[in-house]
Amino acid sequence: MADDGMLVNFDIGPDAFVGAHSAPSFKGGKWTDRQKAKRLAQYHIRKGNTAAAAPKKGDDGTGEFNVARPQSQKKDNSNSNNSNPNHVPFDRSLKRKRPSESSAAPKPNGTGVPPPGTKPGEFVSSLWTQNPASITIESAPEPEPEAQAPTNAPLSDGSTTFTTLGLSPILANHLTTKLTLKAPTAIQKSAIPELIKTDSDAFIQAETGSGKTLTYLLPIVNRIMQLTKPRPSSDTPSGKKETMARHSGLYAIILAPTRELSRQIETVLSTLIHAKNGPHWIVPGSVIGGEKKKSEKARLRKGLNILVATPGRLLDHLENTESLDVSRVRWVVMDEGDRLMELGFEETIGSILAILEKKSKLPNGTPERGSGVPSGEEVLPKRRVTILCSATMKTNVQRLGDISLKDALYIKAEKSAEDEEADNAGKEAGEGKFTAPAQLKQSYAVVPAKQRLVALMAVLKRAFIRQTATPRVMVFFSCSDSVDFHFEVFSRQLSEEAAAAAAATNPTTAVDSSSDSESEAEDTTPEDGKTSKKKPQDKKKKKKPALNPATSPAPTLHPSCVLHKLHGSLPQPIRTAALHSFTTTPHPTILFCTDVAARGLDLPNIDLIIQHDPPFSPSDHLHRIGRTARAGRPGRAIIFLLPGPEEGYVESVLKKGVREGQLARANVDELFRKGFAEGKEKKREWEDRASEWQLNVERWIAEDARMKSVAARAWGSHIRAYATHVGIERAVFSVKGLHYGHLAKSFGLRDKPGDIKVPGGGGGGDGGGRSLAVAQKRGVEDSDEERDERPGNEAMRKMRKIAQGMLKKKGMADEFNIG
Ligand SMILES: Nc1ncnc2c1ncn2[C@@H]1O[C@H](COP(=O)(O)OP(=O)(O)OP(=O)(O)O)[C@@H](O)[C@H]1O
Repeated sequence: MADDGMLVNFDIGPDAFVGAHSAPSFKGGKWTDRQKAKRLAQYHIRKGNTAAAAPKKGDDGTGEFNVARPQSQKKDNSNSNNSNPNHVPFDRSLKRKRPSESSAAPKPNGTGVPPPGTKPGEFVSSLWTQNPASITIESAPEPEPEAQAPTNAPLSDGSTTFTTLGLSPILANHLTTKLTLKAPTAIQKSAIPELIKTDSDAFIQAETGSGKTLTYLLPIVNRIMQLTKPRPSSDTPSGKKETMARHSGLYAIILAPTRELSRQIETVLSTLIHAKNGPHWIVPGSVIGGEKKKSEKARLRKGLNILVATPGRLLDHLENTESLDVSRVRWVVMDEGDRLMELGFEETIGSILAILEKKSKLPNGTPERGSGVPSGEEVLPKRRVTILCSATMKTNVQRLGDISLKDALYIKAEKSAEDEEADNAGKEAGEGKFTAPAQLKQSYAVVPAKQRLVALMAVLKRAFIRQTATPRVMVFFSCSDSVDFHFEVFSRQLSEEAAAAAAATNPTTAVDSSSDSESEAEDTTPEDGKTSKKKPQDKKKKKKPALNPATSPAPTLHPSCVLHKLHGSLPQPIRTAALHSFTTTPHPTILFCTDVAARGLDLPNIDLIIQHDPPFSPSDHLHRIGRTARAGRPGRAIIFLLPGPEEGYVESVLKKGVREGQLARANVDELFRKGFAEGKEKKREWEDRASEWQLNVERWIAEDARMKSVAARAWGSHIRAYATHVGIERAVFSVKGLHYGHLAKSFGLRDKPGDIKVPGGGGGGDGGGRSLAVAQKRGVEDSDEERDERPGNEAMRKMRKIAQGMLKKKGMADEFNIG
């Protein structure tokens, strides 16, 4: 892999080229490269060509020695008055210059022009040169994607109401008045009447953001709330007449793949139950891990009527908690079916269903007295109904359907002919039918590896310029280390902006931006997954020379932007707090996250989704972008692709399942111009501004050992995560095609941190550990504790411990830390 001027850090000792017939000694870098360089030097010494023995830029094709060797110095060497023809006087110019030693600005990458803002002696790879060209033709700037009629919005025909679907007036009234939902969505129209009327299993498939949660919850609540008759004493364990209450029975279990989604479902459920004159006696609850099992057991003992659970935790309680009585369960719902399967819950779900079957007291026909089914429950399904929900119809969902559904109804939203066509196109994407909501405007940008960080800054900045209300942006990364890195970079950016703004408003009492403790700026507190404002009493103003806003990083995001992060390696309380803050803050806000936030989360009013790293499957893509454009609202999504094979993703996935005009290629020049230009600039001054911003980040990282390790770790994890693209996608996302040096720049590193062991990849990959990588990748939703909680995960737990130990010994990241 060419290195394009990215230094490999050969430390050429002062006596490297001194002494006849002795090969120079090389330190650092790869052993093979050192040997190669040594052999070459020996060859030249044998030939008496000592000048050539001295490594210089581009020597031996590795390009590792990026030593700017001014002509004048070469001349001096040749004019040396030392009579020994083999003597090469030590010349420090041969050594990689230190900033203090150099007087002339460097000439990066043969362009002759150092990036603007480069300090004398700084060796910096330019953002704008040596980038691979796009392999697809960039046509004239494409128009922005067209606005299309929403496909997941509430129906506007006027004839369909919640009451006409068969829901009770109490619920219907609550939905329209309290929850301000004007009308049902298309999937609600199709599914709710069926689920109220029949006792059939059902597979519900509908676009992201189309209201699937209410689609299955409303019929369940509607039917349970009809159980209003007090139970006669003959039917109660106590032998006394009882009104319906939490201990009357567990009627429904809802399974969801993540804790966040489970909590969300429980919240929606609570809002329904608390309808005016509603079924307040119904008690919902959850068992999702992340808290002591003891408290969950206590809750189960008290009694719940509807239980939301993650599969592993539920199975655990089914096997170990005696007070959990599932004999009357009428509904089992599996939300986000495809994700449940991707996370390897097939076996767990199979065991859950088997236990439910075994413990069920439901007769196969009409409930009769003495059968264990209390009278008055005739309004409930006569058999256990299983409902499977998914936005996609992948093979694994079909498999889950096979093991869990019997004679199921396949329910989907009625669609126009055009939308049906788009759905069928989605099928070709190799993952079963899927389409994104039509009103979601999608674009892709072909961004070279070196420019990825500045491109993110440009897109974020633009997002805040365009919006009038409170913009909410989600940025998806492939791994948690990358989330952590970008969170640090942009937190610092916001701190600096706030400090510069403070300085501008009150230049005499400028705030020291270098000291977190004394800053009144937005302060990064990664512990709670978000930036936070210091309280006024924390303020300690220092008299400092005024900061000059002009010298602060040129682009600004937004003065009051709040940054959040979310990934599976964060403790649960932090995950919950970050999500809560992200969804409730009145300020413009950004969430840096992994795929842990991709599924099912209903985060209100997301304006823009940025896929900084490509998704790991077409359905991941669909779910990520599906966090915006929900329930008929508008939304935009952009994905960054590297020039080269990655551009193949446009045809193979992005163009599938989109309507005409819904996807456009973003003009990268325009993207940078809009992000970095100030006013109307005739020259490409925005390039200089972008370079300066990048340099500012690079310098900070170079000078801060902690940040350097955060960046290096993120770089390594990013590459390892990239290597987990599977099957058909590997042609498009081949780790062998990655330029590690260029990627290092996008993590603010001037040199690639070293070799990296990447399964199946270049750069010294040993081919080992792929299965672990894939397993860990596929466990993105869960933290380690969650994964370990799953029964049957002993093998995985052991494997992870062994791998962690090995990696620790090698001084590598303790795992790919994806999630
Ligand atoms: N009839 C309706 N009218 C307006 N908004 C609705 C309606 N039904 C549901 N919603 C809202 O739509 C949003 C998305 O709902 P929900 O989370 O159930 O979607 P989903 O189909 O499950 O999406 P995903 O596949 O991404 O999980 C929620 O904010 C919900 O309150």
